[in-house]
Formats: sequence, structure tokens, C-alpha cells
Amino acid sequence: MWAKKHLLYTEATRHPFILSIRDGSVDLSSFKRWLGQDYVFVREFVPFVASVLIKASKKSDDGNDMEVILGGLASLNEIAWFKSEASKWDVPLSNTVVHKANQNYRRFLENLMLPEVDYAVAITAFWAIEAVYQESFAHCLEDGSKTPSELQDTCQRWGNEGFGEYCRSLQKIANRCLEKASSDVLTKAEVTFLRVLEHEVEFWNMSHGCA
Ligand SMILES: Cc1ncc(CN)c(N)n1
Repeated sequence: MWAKKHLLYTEATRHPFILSIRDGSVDLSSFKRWLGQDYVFVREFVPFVASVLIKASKKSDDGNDMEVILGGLASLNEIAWFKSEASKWDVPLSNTVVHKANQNYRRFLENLMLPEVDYAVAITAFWAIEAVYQESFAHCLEDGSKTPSELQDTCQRWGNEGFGEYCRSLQKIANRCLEKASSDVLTKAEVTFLRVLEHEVEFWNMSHGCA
């Protein structure tokens, strides 16, 4: 299980699409496809985060959790970012045909929003979703990368140190919840983590044009 997790995590955070941004060979039509599809994804992701916030308000034994989650929702406002980026790249956001991989990922999020899903499971998924973007885009900003200047803003958005700190806070919350979780919840959290990684890989595949 550990080996599978490790392999999938690497697949999700070192995907050929990300590597093509990092080495400067990225096909801009792939980038634009990712932008349009991710806007649609984020419109489902925000309600998912709101559902995690509600779970935190009811189930968390640490008042700090709500601040971390709310901080992410408010200051990271992804919807506004996608709108302004799409207009910069001339990507129409209305009438986007939602790709199958995106539909599947959105459906997965919808299920995670159900009240019967344990807070520990939901916060683990939330951390994993954010961490994949953080690690992927931070890789494009490392020394030696040849990320095109026009894509630096995108990489900075998730690859910056502040976002890294936010992801570490989410990870701490998830770890704290999992330490106290029953073995049933632990298994569910583990399976959910793997599903997130699979969905992220499928999402990159779609953007890269390999799906
Ligand atoms: C598919 C996907 N995964 C993660 C993120 C970062 N919130 C995102 N915008 N899109």
C-alpha cells in the first residue's frame, strides 16, 4: 500500500504536463485546456471546501481548524484568479464542455460533501488535493527550471512558500484527526487519499491531451 501511494504521489506531482511546464516545452493549447477545465473544477471544489468548514465547525476539537480552512477559502479565492487568468489567455469560461475526467472528479467531490463522510476523511482529501498542486507547481519554480515567463504567475499561485505553509497546516490537521480515528475511518481516509491521487493524474492526463 505504501509503495502504491508513493508511486501515485510521484505520478501526480511529476506528471509529464508539469514537467513540460518546467522544461519550457509546454504546448500552450494544453495549458489553456487545463485553465478552462480547472475553472469548472474549482466551482465544485469551493463548495467542497465549504463542506469541510462546516464539518470542522461541528466535529473539530481545535478552534484553529476553521481559521486555516476559512483562510484558504477567502484569501486564495481561486474562482476570481481563474476568471482573470482566463481573460488574459482569451479562454472562454462559459459553455466549456466538461471533460469526462473532470466530471468524475467533481462527482467524487460531491460524494465527499455528504454529511455522513467523516471530518478526518474529508480533511485528508482536502489536504491531498492542495498538496498535489503545491508540489507540482513548486517543482516548476525550482532552480534550473525553464518555466516560460508567461506561466510564472500560475506556478507562483500554488508553488509559493505561503501556499506551502498553508498545505503544511492542513496536513497537521489531517494527521491530528487520523491519530484519533478508528481503524474503519483510517481505511476510508487511505482509500480516499489514493482516489484523490488517481483523479489528479487523470486531470493532468486530460490537460496534457493523453486522455
Ligand atoms: C484539479 C485541481 N486540483 C487541485 C487544485 C488546487 N486547489 C485545483 N485548482 N485543481
